[in-house]
Amino acid sequence: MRRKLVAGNWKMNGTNADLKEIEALGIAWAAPRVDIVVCPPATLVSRMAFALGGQRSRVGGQDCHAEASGAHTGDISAEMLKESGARYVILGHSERRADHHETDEMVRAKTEMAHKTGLTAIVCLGETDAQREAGETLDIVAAQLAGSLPDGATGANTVVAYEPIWAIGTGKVPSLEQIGEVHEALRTKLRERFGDEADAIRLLYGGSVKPDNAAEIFGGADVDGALVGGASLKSTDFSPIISALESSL
Ligand SMILES: O=C(CO)COP(=O)(O)O
Repeated sequence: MRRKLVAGNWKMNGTNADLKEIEALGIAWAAPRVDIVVCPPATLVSRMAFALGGQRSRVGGQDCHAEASGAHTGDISAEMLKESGARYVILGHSERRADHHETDEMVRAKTEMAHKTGLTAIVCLGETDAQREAGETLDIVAAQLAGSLPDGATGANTVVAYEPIWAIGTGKVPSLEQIGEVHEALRTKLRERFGDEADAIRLLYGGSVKPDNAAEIFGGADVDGALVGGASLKSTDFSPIISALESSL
């Protein structure tokens, strides 16, 4: 049985003062039946892990380099994240694919490094508006999945997040049928490649998940949770999303 997971992606938001949002999650943060992860900017990973004490598995980074160390100014290694207390890392987010020209091949190399380091990779993929309009969604996400995941992906080291680009930060959300169709296609591809282990890999939905639509999304077929952007920044928004996931069990 896959454990449900809700992950918050703070993107380039958050300073020390915002750690109070994590403390304010209080009871929701203690949700015993679902996994909760927050991925703050790299500058806050260590402080957030410290603030959470023994609950370190609940912090993640937003990117890591494919190499262990070296002359890569401005980059951060998987080991650095891990040492700072992170146990997860988001890889291949569409904003990095767009802003930093990350290809599937680069995402796969980063994911391999995350695995080698012992981090669970949250690998993101999703189509653009134009690709959906052109009826290419399933082909696009299948190609991204094949290209971005290295061999050896397991339920313990990999989470896949389906994030349609047109739904990110727009308030637009695909229908449950549209999410279900993509998740089903992804699950089939995972089974073809990883056999029984595929059933342990969690599939998250991401893109404009809010307190008022979370319960409906979590009721969708093969939705193991969500990757939440804007609504993960405030405890008053994130907390009801966590509760909605718990209530879906
Ligand atoms: O990109 C996202 C999470 O990684 C989704 O962002 P929003 O929830 O702000 O749409």
